[in-house]
Amino acid sequence: MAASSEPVIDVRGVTFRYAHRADDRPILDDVSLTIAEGDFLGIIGPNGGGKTTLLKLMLGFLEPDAGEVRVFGVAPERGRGWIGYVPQHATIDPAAPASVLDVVLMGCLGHSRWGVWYGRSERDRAMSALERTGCASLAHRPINALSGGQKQRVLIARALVAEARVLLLDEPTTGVDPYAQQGLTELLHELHARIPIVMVSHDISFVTQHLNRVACLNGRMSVHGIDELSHDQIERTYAGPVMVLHHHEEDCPIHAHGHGHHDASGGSENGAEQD
Ligand SMILES: Nc1ncnc2c1ncn2[C@@H]1O[C@H](COP(=O)(O)OP(=O)(O)OP(=O)(O)O)[C@@H](O)[C@H]1O
Repeated sequence: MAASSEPVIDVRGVTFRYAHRADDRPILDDVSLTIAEGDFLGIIGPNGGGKTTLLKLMLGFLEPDAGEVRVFGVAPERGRGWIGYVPQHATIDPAAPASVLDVVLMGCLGHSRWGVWYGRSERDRAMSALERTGCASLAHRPINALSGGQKQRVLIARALVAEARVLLLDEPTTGVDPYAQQGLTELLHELHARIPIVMVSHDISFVTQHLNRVACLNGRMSVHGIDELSHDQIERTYAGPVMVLHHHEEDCPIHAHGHGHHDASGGSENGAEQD
């Protein structure tokens, strides 16, 4: 295991473009961000601002054109086993006959001594991840019988099961009803006591109330302590037609870079998707 003095995740001067896009502006332009132990960091910005792309670079699913990403001091391909990832719009095939426990066990793939077979220790770990997320009593229910909030907890358990040392969550509260969102908020708080969390979010009340740092990303990035952002300022950025951040405007890419406009619920795109 890497030395604990290493940053959890270090993104240094990363520039990234998707190949074959008509618009060859970088999606990420010289982006730097260091995640440390104890962090509960939100990544905010308009749609198409590059938030998911940044998470994929941290996971080593994409490679930077310039700059470097390190995960606990090593390349993301080697370090991604320490990352628990809950992707945006994670879906479970509605026809899948899987139980909740089966879904969590999938998080052991690549970590199990038995390849795709799970032994007693994997089952124990899966049950303990379900306990941590308050879902142990659901272990044998069909996954598709669960509510959106319960499914999201199960996906967090799946991210934790392989003994993750950092949690990356992409819009975890999207599509979850307000009551369940509150439960998820409490869960993330509890988890944060033991594991650093990086969370892409449009949930401004969550960002202002619970996170300790906020990274504003719109092609370029600036990082702010939560005390530097007033609720009014963030509301103006995301909630209304006047979407302005008042924190160090000259340093903030949401003002300076000119990628699109800024809207918590929709926002703009940098360009067309060309997968
Ligand atoms: N595989 C891909 N190929 C080409 N372009 C892509 C690909 N994936 C994303 N993009 C484009 O890159 C830009 C950034 O996308 P990304 O998903 O990182 O943004 P985001 O900030 O996460 O947006 P959202 O808030 O909508 O999830 C967008 O313009 C998107 O269309």
